[in-house]
Amino acid sequence: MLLAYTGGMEAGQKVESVIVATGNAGKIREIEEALGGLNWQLDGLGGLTLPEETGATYEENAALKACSVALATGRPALADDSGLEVAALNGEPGVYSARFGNRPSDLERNLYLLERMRNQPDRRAKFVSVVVLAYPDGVVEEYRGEVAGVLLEGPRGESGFGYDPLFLPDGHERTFAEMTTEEKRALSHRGRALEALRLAHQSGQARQHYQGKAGGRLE
Ligand SMILES: O=c1[nH]cnc2c1ncn2[C@@H]1O[C@H](COP(=O)(O)OP(=O)(O)O)[C@@H](O)[C@H]1O
Ligand SMILES: [Mg+2]
Repeated sequence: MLLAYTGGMEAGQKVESVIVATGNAGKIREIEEALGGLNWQLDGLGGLTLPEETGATYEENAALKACSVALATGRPALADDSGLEVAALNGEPGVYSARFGNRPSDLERNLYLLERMRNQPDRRAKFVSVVVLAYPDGVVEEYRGEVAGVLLEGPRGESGFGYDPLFLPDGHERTFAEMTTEEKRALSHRGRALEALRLAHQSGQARQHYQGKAGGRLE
């Protein structure tokens, strides 16, 4: 996929309805709550399937998902690609977080992560989220958020999804799975990326943001 800025539809225009291009229920909930203030109508994927994540980066995968849905539906689409990067594992699982160790569920991936981290004193990790808003003409806006923390030696908490029960954000005493969605949103990688998107649109600065970042047209 080639991304190059060529102008086109203005970012920051009034977006009336946006398709949330994810099948991950945890992400949908967080996106709906984070963008509530924008007055956008957020719709689900319906029967659409997402493309395979063949990109090497979060940016590429988020753009793949958002652009394919925007092109298929003729409506703006928003996608998140995210992952957990563990220092002692040289940044694994990273972009492969959703299929870490080929384990099929959050629970099994968490157990696998704990196993890989057994007797490992360096527990540092970070979450990364890249959110892409793609318009049907191929223009995209991109927002990135990160949060640093440490991995526990066992799960704590019931809320959230994915690796939340193992992740303790720096400066806090509860895992993401022990926080309310509001608390998590204020700190989290996805919360930060979505807040940047929300502010850019609320203030009408989306176009400037877009021009300074990796926006572009799908060729
Ligand atoms: O906020 C989070 N909390 C816990 N785990 C997360 C979070 N964000 C991403 N992850 C992990 O990274 C994976 C990211 O997967 P990806 O963005 O490719 O696709 P998905 O939407 O199909 O899950 C998630 O499945 C989850 O395991
Ligand atoms: Mg992915």
